[in-house]
Order: sequence, then C-alpha cells, then structure tokens
Amino acid sequence: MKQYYQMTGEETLQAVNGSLEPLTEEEVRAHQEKYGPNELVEGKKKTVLQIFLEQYKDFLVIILIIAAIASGFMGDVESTVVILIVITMNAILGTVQTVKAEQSLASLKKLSGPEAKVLRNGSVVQIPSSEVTVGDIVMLDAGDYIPADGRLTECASLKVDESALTGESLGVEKTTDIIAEEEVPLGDRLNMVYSGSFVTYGRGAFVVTGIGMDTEVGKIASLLKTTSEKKTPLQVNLDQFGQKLSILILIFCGILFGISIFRGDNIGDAFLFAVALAVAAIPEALSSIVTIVLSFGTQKMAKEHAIMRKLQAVEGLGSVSIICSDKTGTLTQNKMTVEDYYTDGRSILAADVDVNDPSQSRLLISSMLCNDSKNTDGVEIGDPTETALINLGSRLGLDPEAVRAKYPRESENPFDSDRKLMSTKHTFDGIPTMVTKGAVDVLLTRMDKIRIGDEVRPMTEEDKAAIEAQNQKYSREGLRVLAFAYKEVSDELELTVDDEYNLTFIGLIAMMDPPREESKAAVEECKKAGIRPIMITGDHKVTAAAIAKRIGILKDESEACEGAIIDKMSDEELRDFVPGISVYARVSPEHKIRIVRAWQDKGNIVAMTGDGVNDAPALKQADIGVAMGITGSEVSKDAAAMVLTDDNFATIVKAVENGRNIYRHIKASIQFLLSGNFGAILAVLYASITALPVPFAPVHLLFINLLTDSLPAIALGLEPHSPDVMEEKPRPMNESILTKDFLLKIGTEGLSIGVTTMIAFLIGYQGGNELLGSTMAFATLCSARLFHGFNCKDDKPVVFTRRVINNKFLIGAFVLGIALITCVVMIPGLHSIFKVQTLTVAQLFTVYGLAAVNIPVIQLLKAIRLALKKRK
Ligand SMILES: Nc1ncnc2c1ncn2[C@@H]1O[C@H](COP(=O)(O)OP(=O)(O)OP(=O)(O)O)[C@@H](O)[C@H]1O
Ligand SMILES: [Ca+2]
Repeated sequence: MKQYYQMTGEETLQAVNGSLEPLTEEEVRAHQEKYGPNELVEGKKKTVLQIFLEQYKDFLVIILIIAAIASGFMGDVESTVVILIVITMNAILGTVQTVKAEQSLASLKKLSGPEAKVLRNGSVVQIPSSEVTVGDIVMLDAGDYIPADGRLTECASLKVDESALTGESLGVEKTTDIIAEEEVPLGDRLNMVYSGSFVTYGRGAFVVTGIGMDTEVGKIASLLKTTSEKKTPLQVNLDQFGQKLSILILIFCGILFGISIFRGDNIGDAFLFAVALAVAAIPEALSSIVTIVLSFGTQKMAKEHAIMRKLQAVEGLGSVSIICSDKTGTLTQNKMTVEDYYTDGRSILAADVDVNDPSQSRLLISSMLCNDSKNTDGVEIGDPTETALINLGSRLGLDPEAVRAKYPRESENPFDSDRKLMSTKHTFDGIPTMVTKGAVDVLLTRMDKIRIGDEVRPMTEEDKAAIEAQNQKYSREGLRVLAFAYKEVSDELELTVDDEYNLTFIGLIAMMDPPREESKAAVEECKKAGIRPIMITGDHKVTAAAIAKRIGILKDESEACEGAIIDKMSDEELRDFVPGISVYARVSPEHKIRIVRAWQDKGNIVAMTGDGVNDAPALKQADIGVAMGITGSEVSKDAAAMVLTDDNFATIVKAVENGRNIYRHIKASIQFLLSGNFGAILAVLYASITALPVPFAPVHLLFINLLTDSLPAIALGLEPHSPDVMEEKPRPMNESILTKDFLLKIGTEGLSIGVTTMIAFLIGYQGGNELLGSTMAFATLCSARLFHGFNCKDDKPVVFTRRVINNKFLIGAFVLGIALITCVVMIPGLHSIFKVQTLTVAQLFTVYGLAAVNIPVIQLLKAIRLALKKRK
C-alpha cells in the first residue's frame, strides 16, 4: 500500500474521507465513534473500592484492628465493635474526601487541556484536541501543538520541532511535496506532521490520518513513563515531620505500655490503649489535608480565571516577590484602534484618512494585505494589532476580503517577535511587490528609499530623523506604532527573510491600546504585598514607559531600558542592574530568561508571563510560569504552571492572594490537628507521671481523632479567603512550615487543652470514681478541640470579631461534634459501648465550660505573642 507521504494532500484526503470535502457534522460524529477519542490511554484509574481499602493501608491501623479483635475474644466485644465502626467511618470520610479531591483535580486538568484549530462547516473552530478525528483538516500556526498525525496540505515557511519523536532538536522545515521513495524514516517525511511535535515557525494545514494510540507517539506511549502526581514541597516537608513525630509517639506509647505492665495492668488492655493512642496521636493525615485543601483551593482559583497546571506551584505563589508581566493584553486591554496615519511627511487622524489620496490609500491597502486577521460579522480572529488595521479599512468603506481577493497573497514571511517584521507578496498593476510591516526602529535600518505621493526618492538623513521624531511623538502618548514599506520583486520570488532589505518607506500607523481598568489597582496591591511588578514587552521603549507610568509600574524614565542593553552584561552585572529597572522594552525571549535568572539569583521567587512559542524556556525557568489562555500559544501553556483564562495581570495578583490564603489555611488545619493531639498526650502523660488512672479508654481517643476532629480540620482548610494576607511580605521560599513560632503555638495551645482536660478528670475523679473522671475528661477533650477550631482561624485574635462566624463549615463541624459528644454522654444506651456514664446537668456544663475556657486563654496567648513580636 502507498504511504500517505507518497500521496498528494488531495489523495490523502480522498483516502481517509472518501471525498475532497472537509468532514461534515455527521461524518465527524461517525469518525469519532469509529476511531474513539484522540487521547493516549493513561494508566488505570483507581476505583472507589481501592481508595476505600487504601484507607486501611496504614500499618498502625492494622495493628489496632488486630488488637481490638484480640481484646474482643478476651471478652470486651463492645469495644471491638465500636473501634471497628469508628475506623470504618473514618475510612468512609477519607474515601469521600479523596474521591472529591480527585474529581476536582481531574476537572481542572480538563480545563487546561490542549486545543486545536480545525475546519468544520467551512470555518475554523477551536476544539479540545481530544475531539480531533481522522479526516479533520487542522490549521497550524507558530506555537501550536500538533494534535494528531497527518499529511500537510498547506505550508507557509512551516517549521516543526519534532524532538519529542526523533530527538532532532532543530526545527524541521516542512513541505507539501510528494516523497517518492519507500521506507522513509520518520524524521525525513517532510510532508507529514506528527502528534507530540509543535510548530516553531510559519503556518500550515494538514489532514489527519491517525489519532490517539494510532499515532507515532501512541505507538511508543507504552514505553513512556507515566508521570505520577508529584508531592508538593509542603507535603514532602510534612511527610518528613510526620515520620519523626511518629517515631517519638511510638517510643512514648511503648514506654507507657511498659509502665502499665509494671503497674500490673491487664496486658491486653494496656496494649490496646497504647496502640489506640498511637493511632490517634500520629497525624498521618497531614499530607492528605494538603491535597484536599489544594484541590478545593485550585477550583476556586479556576473560577477566578487562574488555572493551576502544577499543584506544587500553588504554595510557591505565596512566596512570589517579583512578577514580570507582558504589556500587550495583560496590562493593557489588547483592544487596539488606529488613531493616526503618517505619510507624505504629515500625520492624519484615522477618521480623516482619504481613500482617494494615493499615499494614504497605499498605506491602507498595505495594512490590510500584510495582515492575517479576520473580522467576520464582528467576530475578530487574529492579532488585535492586525484587526485594528482591517477594522479601519472597513470603517472607511473598504472590505478586507474584497481587497485580498483583488491582490491575492503569493508568498509570505510570517511575523515573529524576534524579527519584529512581517512581509507578504502581491501583484499591483502587474508589478510583483513585497509589502513589509513591523517595528519602526527595525524597519528604519532596512529602508533606503521613501515614497512621497507617487514619487520615489532615496531616503535622506532628514527623512529618517523626521520619521524617528514622529515615532517618538506617538510613543510618548502611549501609542503603538507600526511602519510600512515595500519593494518591487521578481515574479517568481518565494519570499525569505533575506529579502527584507532595501525597502521603500510608505508610512506609519499609530494605534491605541488603553491600559486595563484594573491594572493600576493590581499594581498598587502588589507593592503593598511586598511584590515588585515589572513590565517586559516587545513594544517600543517610549510607548511601554508611557503605559507603565500610567498604571504605576514606573516612576521615572530611568527605570526603563531596552532588552539589547543587557546583551553586553555578564550575569553578575545583570544582577546588580535588575533592581533599578521596572520596564524592559524590545525584549527577546532570551532576555526574559536572563532577567528571571538574575532575580532568582538574588533570592527571589519569580512569576513570569509569556505567550509566544519562544517563551516556553523562560516560563519553565520562572518559579511560576504564567501563560495566556486566550492569546497564548499551546506550547507556552504547556510550559506554564498557571494559565490565565482572561489574560489579565490583575488575575496573577489575585492568584497570589489565593495562594497565600491556601497556604495559611493548610497551616491552620495542621495547627488544629497537632495542638489537639498534643493536648491529649499531655493529659495521658500527666496521669501516668502522677500515677493516676489512665484518663481515657481507647475508643475515646479514636472517637475524637477519627471522627469529631476531622471535620473541623477540613473546615479550616476551606476558610473564606481574607484579603489581609496581602498586607504581609512574601513568605521566605525555603521557610519550613514548622517554624519555631509555629511549634511554640502548637505547644502552648496543646498545653491549654491538656490542662483543662485534666482539671475535668480530677473533678470527676474526686470521689475515686474512675468512670466519671474519664467520662468528663473525654467529653472535655472532645469539646475543647471543637472550640479550638475557632482559635485556629487566624494568627490574630479573631474570636471577638465578626469574622469568627464567617466559616459555615466550621460552625457545622462544631455543632455536629458537640451534638455527638453530648449524645454519647447523655444517652444511657450508648454508655457501655463508649465506656462513659451519664453526667448530671451541672457536670455537663462543667465540661462545656472548661472546654470553652480554651478560647479566652488561647486568644490571650495570641495577643501576647503578637505584642512580643511587635516589640522585636
Ligand atoms: N503582526 C505584526 N506584524 C508586524 N509587526 C508587528 C506585529 N505585531 C507586532 N509587531 C511589532 O513587533 C513588536 C514586538 O511585538 P510582540 O508581539 O513581540 O510584543 P508586544 O505584543 O508589542 O508586547 P508584549 O510583549 O508586551 O506582548 C511590536 O512592538 C511591533 O512593533
Ligand atoms: Ca506579545
């Protein structure tokens, strides 16, 4: 059989579609059914049952179950049953949380999945790559990922990076020509494109011949390692801490067990208690709390237009101290309108452009031809710089499609932001001509003639000075300026970038791109939060500085520079240079990487935006690479940690706020769990030192730790976000979550909980009634920890403010927990199961009272800690 590369594009289309027409709706559906989704099959997903069983995986829980069953055989069947029930309920709770977290992460993944442009019903539409099917015509632009394998049908300077498949790191130049040979290796099939590679330059289109596992990458996909979700730095940190803590707790429980035996207690009971204490006190849930809080937090962020592609980055957001942002579209609206024309040595308001004036009409027509944008009934497709140009034409009565039909494009050099130029070839009145547009400073070096009216003459120094002066004038007003030029060429010439010399000047077009309304406030917020905003743009320095001044990024012109100036600097020099600069203009992607690195070397966490295909390395180098969801290339999105669905600078700042909040909530949740556990251990320790009876039965500890404590812990993770996180400085990047301050807090708060618990025990035990003592201790410990949830909401005293009641989950967890513990001690039927006795109303209120004391005491501790901190 003939291979696709041995056929023409048409033959291929005929072969896969049975016709030369693009697929119809029905054919698309039929093909999707026949070939399945365009996806690489990933490793098997865990079932809910597997997740449930994993909850029991913990070694200690298994020991506990064995101990409980053993003690059941020795007579205490009720304890056994209750312990099993409590553990099962805990496992169900864990399963529900895990499944929910996984679902929300999966939906996040879907949101940030790759997209492709295909021809459907005669127009180009953007669809998820997974919906591309065999026979589709896919359109390619620089920066697009190739979503499937296929035969090229159209090719304009198309270059493709196929390194993922062939290892060849240089871009491969593609053609549509037939290849006659047989058995051509992958890398030499120049008329084919393959899934997994991406376009580095130019444009093209291809007909899809293979999707999903039938593609060349699909065939090697089974060889590729599936990357499992990496743990975040915080999780690694917590896992290590958890391990150390577990060892300490196990040693403690071992000693306790020894003491009990020494005292002559029942070995079985003592063992069960020691294991239960270990299970209860070891915080094995720490790293899963992080996952849960992150998954809910990222969902909130997605609603606020920031999609996190890497979970690890959420923590990093809180440490960001530098945000490097694009100008066009991110700080500005990217809604351009033409303000001014400059030709024949004078400037003309856009509204006054005269289509009958030879120079003005030449400029207008050139601007519509050397242009890839479209405006179909108000729907703009393409670069706003270019839509602005055709919109002006339409307003002046020239239909862009009619103009393009009259002077069809014969050849082209696509725009790229390194060259800052674009050229197309057309025939005007029988004369083949190349039209070039681009940055004024670049074009000025390429022009040697000027056209005034219908006359062409050599360009003088005065002409150049006049053009440059006009450019400065526009730029100072914050306008974006493009220059236009042309050159007569030979009929058969296929354009290359080497042709863009010896041009004839036609004129300038100045466009307005107003700053976004929210940019100024966001810049201010950054500064308040200890974050330095920096503008990095491809645009002209004067334009960039004018806009930067308007939104508060720049105070003085001296803080603006051109990217080229850093070419001459060594890395050390650059490090000393960057603090003085707030605006980098005419920047190339290589400059971006160096600027990021310089700031990182100075100990900063850097967020950097990027949209182009060449920005991917800078996005990867930055701690938080930020891609543009609307205008960004697929390659840049793939390299980024975060994608903005509204391309807005203010969204980055909002994401930082969310990141800081999420981190704070994780910390609160951990503080809650650890201080409560510590309180319980202190109570047990006190009893064993003073030779009092053990204050709790095993089921008490399990009840608290596995049931009533888990809900407030999650609720604290879902605390409403507070804007005051933006009043703090960025968190130092390698600061461990377990700072001395944090451990001190856990220690003192645990002490307060432990003391109140033991007071309750002693009150109940007064008359030697062990059961009453342990009932009161159990009920107090349980309630105290529920109250303590409110203490953990904030570092500052919040309890006497309205914020105390703003978390409905926490209130719900509190009410439910108090109701449960009250039922346990007040319903006689539950007593033998839970090893408690009925409390009198007075005793019950003693319990509540002692538990509640933890609020004023701990709030006072906070106030003292804050005061001490201030004095320092
Ligand atoms: N479509 C185009 N055709 C020709 N020249 C262009 C085109 N778009 C931009 N330019 C020129 O190239 C320069 C760089 O453009 P580029 O897209 O890299 O950055 P930008 O959009 O101006 O700024 P930012 O980097 O902030 O998004 C522009 O200042 C302009 O002079
Ligand atoms: Ca840009």
